[in-house]
Amino acid sequence: MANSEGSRGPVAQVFRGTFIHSTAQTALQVLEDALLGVDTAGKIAFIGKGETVLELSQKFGFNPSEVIKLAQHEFFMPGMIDTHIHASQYSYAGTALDMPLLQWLSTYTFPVESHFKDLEFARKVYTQVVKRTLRNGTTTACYFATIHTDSSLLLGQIANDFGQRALVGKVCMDRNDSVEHYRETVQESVDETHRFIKELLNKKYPLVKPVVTPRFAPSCTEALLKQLGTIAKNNNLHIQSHISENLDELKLVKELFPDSETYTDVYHKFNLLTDKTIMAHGCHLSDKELTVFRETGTSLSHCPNSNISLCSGILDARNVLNHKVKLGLGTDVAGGYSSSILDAVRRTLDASKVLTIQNPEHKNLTFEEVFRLATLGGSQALSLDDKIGNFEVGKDFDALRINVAARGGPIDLVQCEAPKILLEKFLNLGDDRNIVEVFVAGRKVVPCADLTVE
Ligand SMILES: Nc1nc2[nH]cnc2c(=O)[nH]1
Ligand SMILES: [Zn+2]
Repeated sequence: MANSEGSRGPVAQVFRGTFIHSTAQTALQVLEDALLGVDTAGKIAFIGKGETVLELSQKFGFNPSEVIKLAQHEFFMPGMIDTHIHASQYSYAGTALDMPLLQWLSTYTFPVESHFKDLEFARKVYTQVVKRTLRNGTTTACYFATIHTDSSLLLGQIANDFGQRALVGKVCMDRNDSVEHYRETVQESVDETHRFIKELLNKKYPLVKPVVTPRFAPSCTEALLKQLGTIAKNNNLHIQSHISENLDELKLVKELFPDSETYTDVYHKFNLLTDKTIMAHGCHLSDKELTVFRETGTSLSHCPNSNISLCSGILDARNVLNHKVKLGLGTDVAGGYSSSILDAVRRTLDASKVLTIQNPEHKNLTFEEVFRLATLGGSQALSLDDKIGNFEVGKDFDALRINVAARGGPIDLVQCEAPKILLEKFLNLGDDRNIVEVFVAGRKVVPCADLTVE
């Protein structure tokens, strides 16, 4: 069990019960009858054994009678991390999955995204997506907005107001022949990216930060990619984009960037691959390209619902892990139809098992490994693992209180089960009815008075 050093402020909340999380060494660590204290800054002040409650209460100055005890069938797990989601595509999630990527973008995505010039439309959709993802247990989301700076800023404000941790990207694209009114000039894109970064940082939201967001290579000229690499470097910012999702896209990149040897080279050339870069998909990356990911510290967001829904490909997540590339899970709404990372967990397991069906030598991922991808892996992919991802003293308390036997919920238990079985059941069978409370940086954001999706 972790030790109890590192408290910063007075202890504000103490919980007693089962805590399940991942560490670098083990995909699944179960802490039974543990005591976890959260300080007034929302950080984990101590983790100890339940039986030492009196000792800990004296050391950390809390009243043992105020300890919140988890019921049977309950446990805490780290908040889930969505490393890739298009907030601006939420309105049509669950529809429009009848075309491959490039046609899907022109037919459905670009026309819808162009509506986000309208701030009232943006407010409605962005409020819905933030509320829904929090309800689904996404404590951190890495969002794509649209090319519109003011509505992208509004997404940041809404995430802040509802208490979600978020990286928010104003999308950059100066190339779009299919829907010509949905694109910028290089200068507009650069100027508006500067304005977006400045205005979002000026808000001083504690949990919401900007991310430099070239949509993907086919939507950007070399001139734009170059400037975005420089902006990210000068401001030490995160970068997000898409890579190697579908074979037609790969062909297009070869045509548009004939001087680059690979898709990865296009981004690498413009300093867009850093240890704060998150690239979505990567289904068709070569081992050589994965090595560049590893060397630059670039991470991958695995979005299996989207990859299957748009018939893009199947990422070999085992191979990515073998290359020691940081890997998290993403919903990729609305290419992926579900806004729940629990769904991403299940699709990840399915995709990995499909690879085993095709090749019995393939070693598919275990549910414990996928649990790690949804939590600690996501935090590493976003380079936020110094703050979140598991229950370590000094990290922020981003956590889900799970009741596997929640009344009216989807899971029937016949008998008392071990914590590992409870987690497995929740991951495979559970839904938001089992997520009885959600905490971000110690603040309870679910249930919340205003958390009914309109
Ligand atoms: N899935 C997906 N891939 C993309 N590549 C470029 N834009 C997008 C997008 O919006 N969704
Ligand atoms: Zn995407």
